[in-house]
Amino acid sequence: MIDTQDITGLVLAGGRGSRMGGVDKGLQNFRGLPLALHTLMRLQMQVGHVMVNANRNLAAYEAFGAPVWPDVIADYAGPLAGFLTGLERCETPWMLTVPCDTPLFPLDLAARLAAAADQAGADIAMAAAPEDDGAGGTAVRTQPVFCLLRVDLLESLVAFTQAGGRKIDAWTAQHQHVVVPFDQPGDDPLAFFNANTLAELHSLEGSGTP
Ligand SMILES: Nc1nc2c(ncn2[C@@H]2O[C@H](COP(=O)(O)OP(=O)(O)OP(=O)(O)O)[C@@H](O)[C@H]2O)c(=O)[nH]1
Repeated sequence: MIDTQDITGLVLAGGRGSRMGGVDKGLQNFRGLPLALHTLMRLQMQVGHVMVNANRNLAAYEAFGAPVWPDVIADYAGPLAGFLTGLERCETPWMLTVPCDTPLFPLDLAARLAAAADQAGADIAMAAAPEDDGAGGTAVRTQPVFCLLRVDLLESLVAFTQAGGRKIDAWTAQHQHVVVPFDQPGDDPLAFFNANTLAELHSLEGSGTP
């Protein structure tokens, strides 16, 4: 049984934010708080420990009160660089990654991923959520940046990234993993809506979801 207190939550705030005009996304205002702090607080309620992965404005992130780690691979290598950085620093058996730009993510994310990993005996559990399929309908798609993973996968991720691997799905496919759909009655359809632009961030800010 995975105890959620044995999970360290990692807020991924290390991106370039190019679709937001190159600003540091995690420091943009969301409902009166920096977006990454809002995310950190939502994650902190669900797990035993938290930390932040950021590559700019480190002092501003440190003011949140959690450890802050910049990427151990140079040149904005993508979210997997954040995974690698977190795994190197994590002191619990499990780590849960959450991007800083999806502020309404489920309040039961950690519990549901942990239960599914337990049940499947998996080393990795990722969320999936309904998304616009581009043809007027919706399709449930994996959201690989919402990833619960065993910390002893570090060695595997070091090898994968040293060989030039950058795609989360290509790495998780090498391990026993389970995908957990968040499309049940009562699940918020906006929960996995991420803000890539400032306009998207403002529209999320006004949504009724707490
Ligand atoms: N550590 C780290 N995280 C990254 C990197 N690139 C993206 N991320 C994170 O991965 C998540 C998804 O990022 P994207 O939306 O694809 O990238 P972004 O940099 O935030 O925004 P764009 O530049 O507009 O694509 C976010 O939480 C980012 O902070 C990176 O190079 N290093």
